[in-house]
This record gives sequence, structure tokens and C-alpha cells, in this order.
Amino acid sequence: TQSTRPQRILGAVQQNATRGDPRSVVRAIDQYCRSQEWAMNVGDEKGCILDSVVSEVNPSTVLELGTYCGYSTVRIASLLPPHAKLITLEFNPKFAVIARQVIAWAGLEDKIQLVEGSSGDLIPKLKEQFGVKAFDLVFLDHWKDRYLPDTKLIEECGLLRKGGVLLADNVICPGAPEYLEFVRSSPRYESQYFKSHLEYTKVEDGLEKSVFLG
Ligand SMILES: Oc1cc(-c2ccc(F)cc2)cc2cncnc12
Ligand SMILES: [Mg+2]
Repeated sequence: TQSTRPQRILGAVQQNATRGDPRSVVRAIDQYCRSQEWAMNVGDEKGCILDSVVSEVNPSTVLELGTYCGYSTVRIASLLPPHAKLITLEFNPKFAVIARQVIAWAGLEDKIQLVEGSSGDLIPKLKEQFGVKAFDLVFLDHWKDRYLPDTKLIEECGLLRKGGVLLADNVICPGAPEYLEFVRSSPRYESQYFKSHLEYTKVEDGLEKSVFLG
């Protein structure tokens, strides 16, 4: 029976990455998606920008919206300090089952909690169910029309600490115009655009970093 793209990505990890070596997992996925078939990982070019923001924020708690195969999940978690935690939300169970295996291969199960469900349903439950106080960093990489409503939900639930950072993928391609307009015009955010390219292509895309001023 026909395999799926996420299954083939997992296969590339199991064949080419070293168990317990997160950076080799990231490298294996990038090599596969650059040479064999495109996939919607944040990729190595935008991934370097992601790395620099993660290193600068040095977060204790991270929220990722949109796990897919776990590429950015592993990339972020590999840079976190020892007791830091990352919660990642994934709506698609087929993606979640692959991401769990990619995360396990990287040996990052202790740092990462993957929760299946819709961000709109799960965000209001994060405090009570997962004992989260507030996030230092939120990586938005899910459905683009959820960026703005979920940001408002995160604010309403008091889940973003003062000085906390929102980092949004794909603000140009596929694009999140309402989100961009909001964070760039709101007095409660200090926003900065990092111009880059859509993963594995020459098409323009970028990341928007927005610091929450409280
Ligand atoms: O990084 C991404 C890229 C694309 C995408 C798909 C098709 C296309 F033509 C261009 C871009 C879709 C995404 C959905 N969720 C999260 N990240 C994504
Ligand atoms: Mg993306």
C-alpha cells in the first residue's frame, strides 16, 4: 500500500539520522526534502532564523502551534536549556503519530509534550491541564487563518509573559495578512520581519517576530 509523505520523512530520519542526535534528525529531513520531495517543514534557511530567536529568548516554556512531522519541534527543543519544556499542538492525528516517532528518534521525549487537537480548543486548557504559567516563546506554524484568533486567545488566557515572543512562519507564503496587520499596528507588540524564502525554494517568505509588551 502507498506510503504517505510523513511516513517517507520518518523513513529518511530512521535511515540517515543517529538516534539521540537531534541535529542529525534536522539534517536528514532537510536533505530528504531538498533532494527527494518538498514538505512543509520550516526548513534550513528559515530554521537558522528560528535558531537565533530561540537562542536569544532562551525560553523555559515554548508553545508550538502546528507540529507536522516534528522538524521545528526537534529543532527548537535541541536548543533549550535542561529543564525547559516545549508543548506542541497538532490537529492531524496522522501527522502526530509520525511526529512522536521523529521526536523519539531525536531522544527529546522528556522536553516535548505533543498534544493532539485543535489549537482553539486546547489553548484555553493549557494552564489547568498542563500546569503552564506563561510561555516565553510561541512558534505559530499552523493554519494561517488561525494565527490571529489564536494569538488573541493566548492573550486572553494570560499565557504570554511580558517580553514573551511570538514567532510566526509563512507570513508571506501562504501568508497571514490579518495577523501581520494586527501585530504591526498594535501598541502591545514590537514587531520585526525576517525576510527569507519558502522552505527548499526561491519563493519569498519570512518570519515575523513580535515581542509582547504587556
Ligand atoms: O511552511 C508552510 C508552507 C506551506 C505551503 C504549502 C503550499 C505552498 F504552495 C506554499 C506553502 C503550508 C504550510 C502550512 N502549515 C504550516 N507551514 C506551512
Ligand atoms: Mg510553515
